[in-house]
Amino acid sequence: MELVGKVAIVTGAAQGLGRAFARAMIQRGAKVCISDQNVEKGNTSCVALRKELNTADVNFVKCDVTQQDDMKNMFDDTVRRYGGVDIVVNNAGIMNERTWSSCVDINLKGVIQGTLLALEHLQERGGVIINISSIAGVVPVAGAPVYTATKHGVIGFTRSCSVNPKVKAANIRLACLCPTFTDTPILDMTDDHFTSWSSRQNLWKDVEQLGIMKVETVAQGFIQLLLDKDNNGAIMTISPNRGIQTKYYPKARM
Ligand SMILES: NC(=O)c1ccc[n+]([C@@H]2O[C@H](COP(=O)([O-])OP(=O)(O)OC[C@H]3O[C@@H](n4cnc5c(N)ncnc54)[C@H](O)[C@@H]3O)[C@@H](O)[C@H]2O)c1
Ligand SMILES: CCCCC[C@H](O)CC\C=C/C=C/C=C/[C@@H](O)[C@@H](O)CCCC(=O)O
Repeated sequence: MELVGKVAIVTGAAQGLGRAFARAMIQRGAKVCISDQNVEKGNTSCVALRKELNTADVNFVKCDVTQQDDMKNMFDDTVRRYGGVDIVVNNAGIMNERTWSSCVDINLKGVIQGTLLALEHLQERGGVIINISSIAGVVPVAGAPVYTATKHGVIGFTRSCSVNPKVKAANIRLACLCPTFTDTPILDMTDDHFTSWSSRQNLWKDVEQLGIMKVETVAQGFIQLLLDKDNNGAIMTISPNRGIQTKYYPKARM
């Protein structure tokens, strides 16, 4: 897939991985809507990206992924501004075992809602949906069971959509990105983010064992996943130990 002139939406892109994904796509010629619930950080990042990359092809739209009206508006605004949508990156996510219900609302329900709207918008012209899971989407994590459940859910949902014949016929591709720990503000956890059935200390043991990657490393894998036109249903893991790996798990017969 060539990115020049393509139109992308990234949720949760005011900072961290979402902003890095947006930046990598703009650098390759895409027009990008960055959205986030945090208006101040979103606007600041948008101005910074315009300046750094010397482009007008990035804009910010306020969108809380738990709010259906915000999500619809994000798509409608992008269509009005750029004429359509080609790429949707459902990236917004949090780690909070204490407020676990909002963790499910944002990490899983937000991705489902974003994907369903994306499928509607892409069904005439085709396109790509990348859903951001985590290595916690493929391994059990004692320190963060709710976060882990949401990331497993993202993979199950994305792979199920990818084997739908209607999706294939519409020339839509779906894939998941599963990084290990990466240097973003999500790692600034305190004990308040945990319960007696989860543990910052346990999670931090995993961090110490695996190390912390740079956002640029993950953005490199993201671009690889986006450009590979034959990877519908793929799960890409990225870790310091094993680097970038694309995996295909067994498919159901349809
Ligand atoms: N950093 C890591 O170690 C790591 C590893 C694997 C996967 N991930 C996943 O990558 C994604 C991005 O995480 P990050 O590390 O950049 O985190 P981050 O905290 O730096 O950024 C997350 C962004 O999501 C936004 N957000 C939170 N709730 C939202 C909502 N309701 N609606 C819209 N936006 C919302 C935040 O404002 C923030 O800008 C998440 O899904 C996360 O689970 C992160
Ligand atoms: C506060 C953290 C929020 C972000 C967390 C990220 O999503 C990172 C993933 C979380 C947990 C990771 C668990 C690691 C488990 C390891 O024991 C190991 O099994 C993983 C091996 C991966 C590899 O080497 O490829």
